[in-house]
Amino acid sequence: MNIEGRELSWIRQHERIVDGVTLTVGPGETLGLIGPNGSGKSSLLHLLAGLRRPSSGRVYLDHEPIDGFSRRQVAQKVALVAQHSTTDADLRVEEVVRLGRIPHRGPLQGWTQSDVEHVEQALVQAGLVALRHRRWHTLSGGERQRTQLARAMAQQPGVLLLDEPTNHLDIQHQLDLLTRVRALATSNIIALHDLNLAAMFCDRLVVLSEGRLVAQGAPEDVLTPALIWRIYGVDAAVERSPHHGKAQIHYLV
Ligand SMILES: Nc1ncnc2c1ncn2[C@@H]1O[C@H](COP(=O)(O)OP(=O)(O)OP(=O)(O)O)[C@@H](O)[C@H]1O
Repeated sequence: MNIEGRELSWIRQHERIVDGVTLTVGPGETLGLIGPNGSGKSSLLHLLAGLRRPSSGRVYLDHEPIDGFSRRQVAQKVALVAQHSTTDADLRVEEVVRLGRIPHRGPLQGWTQSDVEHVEQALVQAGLVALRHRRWHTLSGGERQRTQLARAMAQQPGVLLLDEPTNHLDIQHQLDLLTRVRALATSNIIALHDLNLAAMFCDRLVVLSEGRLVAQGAPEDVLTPALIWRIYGVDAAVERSPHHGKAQIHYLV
């Protein structure tokens, strides 16, 4: 599924938090959203997920305006794993993952074989089979993060939006999660702070600064020392890694 944001703006208290952003992502593609704290990444993801209404501009799913779909239809197509996703009830891991099936079930429809299979697959994909009976409040930060990812995968979306999904994860799980996401056939947009991970796992990057899109393109074209200085005020050297061939950033402090 293709997702497109066209000239998206979101104004709060007279401030343009997202300012005229246009972007598009196609199936199997992974777009990295980078930018300093407060540059509008989460706000943009919420607009793209249809959870906030843009002040101007529009979101399109497969070229159809998102406002033409019901909430349920949008939830069948787009999954967002927000930065501080949580759950109120003290559910078990597999119960949280089952919540991902809600958009696909009618009000009177029972639990189908297809629902069971998608939940099982999501538990396996997120490496949570051994934790399936654990209660939410007993999970570590990283285990909660993976549970939320599994919930989103069980939702079988065409578009997967992830807000800093590698927070709380150890390095093995960071690499594992991004490898799994990249392998999906979904259109993926991932807000990331780690520029080296962004370079390794994203096909394209979009850079936000003060709500505006200030650069976009292939990681090796976007992640230049000049851009890193301009956006973050940090001195950096960038080279192509002799090991994996992607851009690698060295911070010079
Ligand atoms: N509901 C709101 N009302 C007013 N201001 C808001 C609201 N939501 C976000 N903001 C402000 O908008 C700006 C962008 O926030 P946002 O969370 O989108 O940035 P971000 O790039 O995801 O930041 P971070 O990297 O710190 O997670 C911030 O200054 C934030 O305080």
